[in-house]
Amino acid sequence: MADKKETPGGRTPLIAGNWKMNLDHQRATVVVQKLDWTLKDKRHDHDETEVVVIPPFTDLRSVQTLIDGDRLKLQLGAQDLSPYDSGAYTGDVSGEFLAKLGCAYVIVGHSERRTVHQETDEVVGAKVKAALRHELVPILCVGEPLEIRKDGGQVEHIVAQLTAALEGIAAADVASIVVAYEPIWAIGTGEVATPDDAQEACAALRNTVADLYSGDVADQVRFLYGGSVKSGNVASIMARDDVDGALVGGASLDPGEFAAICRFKAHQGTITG
Ligand SMILES: O=C[C@H](O)COP(=O)(O)O
Repeated sequence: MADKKETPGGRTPLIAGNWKMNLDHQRATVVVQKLDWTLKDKRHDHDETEVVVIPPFTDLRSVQTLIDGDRLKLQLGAQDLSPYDSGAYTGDVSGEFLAKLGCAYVIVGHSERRTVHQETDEVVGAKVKAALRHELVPILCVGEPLEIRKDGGQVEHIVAQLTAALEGIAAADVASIVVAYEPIWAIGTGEVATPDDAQEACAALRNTVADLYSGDVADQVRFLYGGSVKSGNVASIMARDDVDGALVGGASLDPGEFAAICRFKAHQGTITG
């Protein structure tokens, strides 16, 4: 099996834990400490597989203090940001503020934002640009609902979402972004996509970037799979050529389980499919 670092873009695998609206700032520090201890105990190499924790906004300061104070190698991310940089936008949080809090990543266009908060492709595109303005790496989410999957329209749907979000973004910026394929029917349902489903989607998305941008940009972009990822299924999904990581929801709330997901390479010798 090819080491992901040997891919043409030299892409480092990325495992990101999106806590969604779970764990307050007091519980956050306990979970992050346990995660760090577990990874250290397993001698996890953060240069080999990057690990990102993405807590709610109100936890960021506490987690940042822990990461900085104890020099943890975990990366910090936020779950959303404002398309605007400052001003009269009640309830919004600026990319500048997130960068100052030590965030390296920010999720943009999660399906829960698109559906619950009616975020359009236009808003998602503006948020990608806002993230890039503040040197945050956007984790841009795309994914189809069940009815589109049943009709076989999943690739067309996610390619359209990606194309819309990348409009007006320069090649140099695109190379640094992360795209997460999250089929909506697999989120929080326990119904994980097959490795073939994940590969089909990530390959189609990479081909879309290759069509839009010349050179080796498409080889540099990292594509994640998200949707009911667990320690028992991550290795077979990560084994596919165009899948560079995972965006984990529910399973990231348990530091032992999330650490086991981050250690997917340890399971790859035992997978069959
Ligand atoms: O952002 C994470 C995804 O929505 C996946 O959530 P899940 O692992 O709970 O299915």
